[in-house]
Amino acid sequence: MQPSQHVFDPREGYDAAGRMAPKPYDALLLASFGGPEGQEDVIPFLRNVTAGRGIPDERLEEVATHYRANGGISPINAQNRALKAAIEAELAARGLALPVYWGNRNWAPYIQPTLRQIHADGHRRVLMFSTSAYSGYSSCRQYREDLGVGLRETGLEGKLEVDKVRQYFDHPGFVAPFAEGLAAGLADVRAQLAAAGDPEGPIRIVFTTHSIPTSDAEAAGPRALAAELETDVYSAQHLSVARAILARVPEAEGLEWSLVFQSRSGAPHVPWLEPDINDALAGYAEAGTRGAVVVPIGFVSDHMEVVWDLDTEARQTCADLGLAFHRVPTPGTHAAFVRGIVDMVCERLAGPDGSALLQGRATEAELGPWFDVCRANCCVKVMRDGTARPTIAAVDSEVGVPQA
Ligand SMILES: CC1=C(CCC(=O)O)c2cc3nc(cc4[nH]c(cc5[nH]c(cc1n2)c(C)c5CCC(=O)O)c(CCC(=O)O)c4C)C(CCC(=O)O)=C3C
Ligand SMILES: [Fe+2]
Repeated sequence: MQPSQHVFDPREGYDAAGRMAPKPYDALLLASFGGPEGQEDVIPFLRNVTAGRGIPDERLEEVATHYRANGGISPINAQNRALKAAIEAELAARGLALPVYWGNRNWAPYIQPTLRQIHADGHRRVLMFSTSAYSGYSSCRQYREDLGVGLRETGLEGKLEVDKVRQYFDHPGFVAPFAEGLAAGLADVRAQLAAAGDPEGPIRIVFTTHSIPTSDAEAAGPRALAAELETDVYSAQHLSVARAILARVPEAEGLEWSLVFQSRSGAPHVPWLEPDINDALAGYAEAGTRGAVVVPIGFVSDHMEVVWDLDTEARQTCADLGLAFHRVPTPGTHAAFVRGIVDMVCERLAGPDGSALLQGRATEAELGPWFDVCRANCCVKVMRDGTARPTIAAVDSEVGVPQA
């Protein structure tokens, strides 16, 4: 069941387990989604996000109101500035002189000018860390493609090497903050129920992530692994994280739990992963649940999909259903997460003797540790115009064309 059992055809630069040889990287790129920073940014940002992907106008208008209600500002950029500063501090504390750059897929600072800056500053070997922990088109391949396209469009292809840190859903630095939050959340919901005169009321743990089209879920990860699992790789990774979190929290023992999906968009006739969190909450209430601890395992920071879709909408759903509600924080700049990020950088960074600064690969969920390079067609999505985009960190990096 371990992904490493799905052997890579070894080529130069990586081994049969998909691990890249350590390299003397000279810059770290924090790659993220980006978000608007004022009312006038909202629509241009949404057009960037949805370019060519057929999100209905009504959905864009609806999503715009989430940003409008917050002054047109997404929390995500401030969170990435804070994460960048925290990573810099952790690198400095370990005596590592690795400059950190920040580039987004959908808003300034964009990836392409950041790549130009990295090159102009004299760096040649970049390791990318993205704020997206799982496999899938939106979570992994789209970042790899935006880097592939970015290198091509800036003319830096062949001049700047960009590799990526493995997907890290399974890393203890990602799991630990959720476990801490779940323990606190259970105590809070128990206290809310006690205050309402229902101290023994049943509590459900609701792990939530971003819904994606079922076709994206089915294309996530290596095909050989997908064929062995009872569900798609995207869902299986989330279920493995949920189990790893539960294993850390003794207070959760015996409680009911489930994985649900949120923030669906796209045309109504296209199937996306279900159940939606709000529908699921209604079902739990009907079956006798009195309180919900919502654990947003799909997300790295408390950005708009968390503060709107959970703290506003799901909270209201619970209020309407008479359920006590608690939303667990995302990793954000939790010290364990920041240390984990720098540990994963050190797994890849060659020291003076050529070996990695950190030996071994921490993992505490089934399916981990993930690969440094992806197979051809991993998480692939065929574009509406039939074109393929160049990628980085993959067996098909150089060609950029899906192989059969
Ligand atoms: C898996 C996944 C993650 C989690 C992994 C990760 O974190 O990367 C994620 C994160 C995020 N998604 C975000 C925002 C949006 N996602 C959209 C649309 C979509 N997301 C998708 C998937 C994901 N998205 C998909 C399959 C679509 C539709 C098709 C498309 O267009 O690709 C749209 C368009 C309007 C709408 O349909 O909602 C917006 C505005 C923000 C920024 C929040 C902020 O500003 O604070 C963040 C972090
Ligand atoms: Fe999204």
